[in-house]
Amino acid sequence: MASLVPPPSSSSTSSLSRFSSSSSRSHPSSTSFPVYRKPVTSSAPPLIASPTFAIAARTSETLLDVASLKEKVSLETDPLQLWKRYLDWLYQHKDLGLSVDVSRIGFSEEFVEEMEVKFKYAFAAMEKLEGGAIANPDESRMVGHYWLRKPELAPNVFLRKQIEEALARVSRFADDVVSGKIKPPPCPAERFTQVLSVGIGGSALGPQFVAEALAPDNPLLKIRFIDNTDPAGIDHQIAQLGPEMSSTLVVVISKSGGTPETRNGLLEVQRAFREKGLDFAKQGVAITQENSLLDNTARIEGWLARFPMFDWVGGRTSEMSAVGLLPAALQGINIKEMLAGAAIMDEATRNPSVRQNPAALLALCWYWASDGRGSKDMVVLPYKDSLLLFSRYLQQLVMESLGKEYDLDGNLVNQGLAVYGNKGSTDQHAYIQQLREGVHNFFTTFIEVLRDRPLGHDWELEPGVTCGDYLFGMLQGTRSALYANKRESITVTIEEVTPRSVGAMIALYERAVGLYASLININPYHQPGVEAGKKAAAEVLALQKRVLAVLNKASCQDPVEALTLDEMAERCHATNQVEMIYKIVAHMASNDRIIITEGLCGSPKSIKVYSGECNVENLYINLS
Ligand SMILES: O=P(O)(O)OC[C@H]1O[C@H](O)[C@H](O)[C@@H](O)[C@@H]1O
Repeated sequence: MASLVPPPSSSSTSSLSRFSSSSSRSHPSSTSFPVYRKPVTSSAPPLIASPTFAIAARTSETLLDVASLKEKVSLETDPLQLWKRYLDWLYQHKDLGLSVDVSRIGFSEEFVEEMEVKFKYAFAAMEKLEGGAIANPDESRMVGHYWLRKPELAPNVFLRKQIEEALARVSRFADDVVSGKIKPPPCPAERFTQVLSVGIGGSALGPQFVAEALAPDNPLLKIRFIDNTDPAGIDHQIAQLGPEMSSTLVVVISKSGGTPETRNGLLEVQRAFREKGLDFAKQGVAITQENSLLDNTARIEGWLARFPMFDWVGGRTSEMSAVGLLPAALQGINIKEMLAGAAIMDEATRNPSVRQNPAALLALCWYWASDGRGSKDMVVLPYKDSLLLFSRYLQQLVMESLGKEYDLDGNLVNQGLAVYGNKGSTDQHAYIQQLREGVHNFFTTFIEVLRDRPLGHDWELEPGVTCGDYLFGMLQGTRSALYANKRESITVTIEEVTPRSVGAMIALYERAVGLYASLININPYHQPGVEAGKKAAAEVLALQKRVLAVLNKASCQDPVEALTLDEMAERCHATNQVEMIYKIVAHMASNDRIIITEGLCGSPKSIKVYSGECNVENLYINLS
């Protein structure tokens, strides 16, 4: 049976460790990061012959000159006119209990008219996308997250069944784990008590947001996250499991199945399990694309369960797939309600009238406020602690989707829309000072939740005033104070934070991003820029291996030879990389993996280094 982790003393390479960038001295292996290869999908019939299509309005060359339109109008200040504007533009969805107020964004009628043709194309493109066209032309992929909450919309029966089956399996598995029908291997606990989720980016942000927003106070299974390759952070999560490690369900999530941070998190958790004498496979669950490295590993090692991730669902829009649904269901969150909320919102955001489409209204405001070029940042301020992670979730959804160098016609555009924010009123005591009076480089989105706490639990902490009234007052006060200083804002209001309203908000922003991308003529479904950093990181680790090999060789001399940075750079054939070699040396010395004999880190030029280890095997590494 193949193992993900080589035994400590073995130098053999497993399927995954072949891709390893292991820094452990006892695990020499290659330094390249996993290369994503599109997994072979199952024996699906050929999908519909869907032509690639232009998902955008194809009007990049006519990006609206918003600045000059702005010059013709000024922000309305008369309270009665503002009330009228509020009523004129207010969007309300009765069933969802959700409304969108755009009255404090100062767009003019002329702007709205000018945008009409762009929206016409954007709606048409969205319809084609939902119909199964190749909406992500660079990667030649369909974009199907809308089908996840309405499988009958999927462009063929095979896909529909795949979605339905996956959902049924997720629900069944979660029910069985929660009820104790599926148990951990014999241990003091009768059932699983913890979930440890290992994943990053789109494979973590949605589950984290939903857990924070919706998990009950004392869930049957408490969830923790490993979402980085920070060893101390991983140790912290593992340590907190304590004796409950034996009753922890480890859910490893990665669409590609080869993301280094996730792979590392998995290896670390497996090591911790081994040290405790636990059989990881009996507690491991994988959510990934069929035949990915992770999928194959989980299958070969006989993990407890595997759930699919679909090629046509992007990581940042995967909350309604197994990626988000399984962790949610394990915490006792009603996933059917999440899906229902999203489906209702999807329906509402298909409306081709901008005024009656909440996602189109958001996209309209983003265009106006940021000149269609991301010239202003979007500060997202939910006035509700449980929505703290919403802006963090939106950062990926919005910025990875819209932050693009080129438009669909290949023009250099450097598009984007920066998102930040935590929660109100907390942020009022941090940076609202700058928002009110400082550099005017943002617009705000307030997220208002009408219900303060479960009915019947409230009390007045001073005559006529509850704690929630203060929160309400802070939101309204900040909105007014910002507007009075010409700082525009949108307000999205929901009645309560429930699985349904959270599902609806996710769907609202997914659609807003898709429509806005069309308006500015970019592909929001790929992320070519992310690769550059990964490639550069792989090069750093490759250089580190060379440095180690050089130091090792020098340490095998008699007497042991200590090297300067320049000598190391020369022997690595990397004289132009001396700065990076210094950083490698400083990092490794701080971790007692090499020794600095002379000089100080404070003056890099003076240091001399040796490894203190002569490993004969390493002598034969080819440095040329
Ligand atoms: O789910 P995974 O394949 O592990 O990917 C995790 C993340 O990795 C990348 O860096 C992408 O830019 C993200 O969009 C993705 O969500």
